[in-house]
Amino acid sequence: MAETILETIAAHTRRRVEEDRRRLPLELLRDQCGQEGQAGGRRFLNALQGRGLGLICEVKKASPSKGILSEDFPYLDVARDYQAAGADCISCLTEPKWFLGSDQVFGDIRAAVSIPMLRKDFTVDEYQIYQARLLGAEAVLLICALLDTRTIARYLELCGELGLSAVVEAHDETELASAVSAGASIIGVNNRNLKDFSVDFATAARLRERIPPEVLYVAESGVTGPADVAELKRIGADAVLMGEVLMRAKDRAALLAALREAAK
Ligand SMILES: O=P(O)(O)OC[C@@H](O)[C@@H](O)c1c[nH]c2ccccc12
Repeated sequence: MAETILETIAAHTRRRVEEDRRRLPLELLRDQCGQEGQAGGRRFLNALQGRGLGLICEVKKASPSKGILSEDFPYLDVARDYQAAGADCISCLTEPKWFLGSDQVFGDIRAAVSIPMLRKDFTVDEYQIYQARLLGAEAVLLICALLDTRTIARYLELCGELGLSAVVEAHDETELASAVSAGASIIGVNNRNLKDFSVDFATAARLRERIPPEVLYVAESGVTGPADVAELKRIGADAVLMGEVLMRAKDRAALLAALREAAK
């Protein structure tokens, strides 16, 4: 069978991590993490709890499904607008080849805003969790389709040790069961199928009832405006993660205000 885009990105990411590791071995990266001050702990989770519907706004220049989303990519303005408009958290893509992200962009934004940040990358190695910690992230992404249950559990433990939250992403019943049994406290259901890019809110609705009440439920992808936010709230999401609609917006402030209103 043809390799899916997700597998292609994962394979490329493994090579990227190997290069990073050659430049900075894990032991040294670990030492550097050890010298960091107090980590975010539950800041990411706390920011999304008890808020009605939490808003996670994403900074991304491009995506494999849509190509370039923002030609000039004024990422610092974007991130500052998110914070000013009352976003609860920021997600920032760091994958360089398909999303045109970078650790540099992440770091610049980290220095410019105070709200919790998710380092959005394709986690295939614990090395990336230490990297996220060093970048000042409060959270990482763990995609179930790329990791078995034991690995997810192990990474969650490491996140706990480093003071990071993790959004564990599932797309169907099997992946969701894996996220739950690994002990995830934040589960994201991606409305976009990363295997063929199709978007369907029915996924978020269908999987809702299988998510334990104590787990924070994030509906991800495919939001086109306030009506979608209201719909995901009705479905029972605790937070939404959206990117493209914001990156393309002509009047970001106005759109964010409308989205915030719909999330109340
Ligand atoms: O731009 P959108 O459709 O609003 O989606 C944002 C976010 O959910 C999406 O970027 C995403 C969700 N899960 C991912 C995993 C990897 C890369 C990207 C993603």
